[in-house]
Amino acid sequence: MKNYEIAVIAGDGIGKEVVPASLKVLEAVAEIHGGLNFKYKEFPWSSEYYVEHGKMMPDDGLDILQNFDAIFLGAIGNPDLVPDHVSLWGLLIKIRREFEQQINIRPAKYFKGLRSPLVNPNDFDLIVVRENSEGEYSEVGGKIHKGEEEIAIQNAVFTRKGTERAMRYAFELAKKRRGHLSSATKSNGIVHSMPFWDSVFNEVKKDYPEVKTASYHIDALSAFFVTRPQEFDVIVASNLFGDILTDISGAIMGSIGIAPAANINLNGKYPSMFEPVHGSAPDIFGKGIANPIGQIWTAKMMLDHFGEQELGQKLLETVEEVTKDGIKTGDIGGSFTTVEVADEICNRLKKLASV
Ligand SMILES: NC(=O)C1=CN([C@@H]2O[C@H](COP(=O)(O)OP(=O)(O)OC[C@H]3O[C@@H](n4cnc5c(N)ncnc54)[C@H](O)[C@@H]3O)[C@@H](O)[C@H]2O)C=CC1
Ligand SMILES: CC(=O)C(=O)O
Ligand SMILES: [K+]
Ligand SMILES: [Mn+2]
Repeated sequence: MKNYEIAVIAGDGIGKEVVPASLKVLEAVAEIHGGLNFKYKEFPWSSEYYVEHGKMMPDDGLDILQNFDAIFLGAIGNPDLVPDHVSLWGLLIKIRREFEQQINIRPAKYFKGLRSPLVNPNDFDLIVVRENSEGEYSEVGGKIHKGEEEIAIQNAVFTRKGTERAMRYAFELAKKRRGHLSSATKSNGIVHSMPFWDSVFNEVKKDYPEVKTASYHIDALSAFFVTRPQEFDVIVASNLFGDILTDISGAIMGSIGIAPAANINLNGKYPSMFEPVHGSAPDIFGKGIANPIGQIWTAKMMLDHFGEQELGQKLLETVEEVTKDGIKTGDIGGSFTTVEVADEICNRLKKLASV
């Protein structure tokens, strides 16, 4: 029996709906495997926790999480209770940074049974490798003066190590896929960090002559994600550019509600964290209509991370079949609830187990 201990942080908003639904699916997956055992420990860390305790997680929160094999997270953010930069930096981004989860992988593909807003979705299949530890998301900067003289300064941080690490990961991934890597830049407008990004890309690519490369300014690239996504294989992007691109790649699949993400710790010192691309969606929270597929596909990425690729593939195929058969939530044109979709996926998985 292979045992995995998973820290579960549902977080805020629809995180509290899609996480429990997805845990049921993980249980069904363990059942069809037979030799897998997941042990979950749930943590109530969230904006509500902040209101009660004045912090997003206890002071020893990271020490507690460190011993788990993975972290399974829903979403963080309830701006009515806690400003977003406080809640995200106090939990989500804190874990990403302190646990050296330097890469955020976010796949998107034409998904069976989904109504992509594209006229010709043309079977696109891409992965964005987002630098996850630095870049535009930094605490370097500050505010001075008041009133009309008020100034806010925000510095982006691009280290050679961090930039090269993201790029090498993306090149290795491209080698295993269709051998094409695109870099997201903006060196025409951002005069220090982005020319640096380009020069590191040009250096690193010499080590990967078998990978075809291209570089696009982020504004044009965002448009190409909409007009011709089928031309992309792997895309490497800075923290902010990767964040924005992956809301687009979610949208062209049919809904951000199905888009998955994996925050990967590459050095094995800390657990990796699996969460959907989407946030806490306060506009639909409480209605039971959130799409659980992003969270379930994230569970598939966790299975891949544990070396259970075959099982992960079976899970994703089952999700696609259920979608194709019309058992889907409102955001993708169905009328089923979060729980109904997850239950149908569980039932089909259990049927697989019994044959
Ligand atoms: N990784 C995280 O935990 C993230 C947290 N956030 C936080 O989430 C809160 C809301 O942020 P927004 O900008 O509104 O982004 P969002 O991703 O929560 O929602 C954007 C839109 O997509 C819809 N949507 C998202 N997930 C869905 C799902 N599973 N099923 C159906 N529809 C879905 C929402 O209803 C909304 O209309 C904020 O507090 C924000 O800071 C935002 C993005 C990521
Ligand atoms: C914070 C956010 O939007 C993300 O990590 O995708
Ligand atoms: K999330
Ligand atoms: Mn985002």
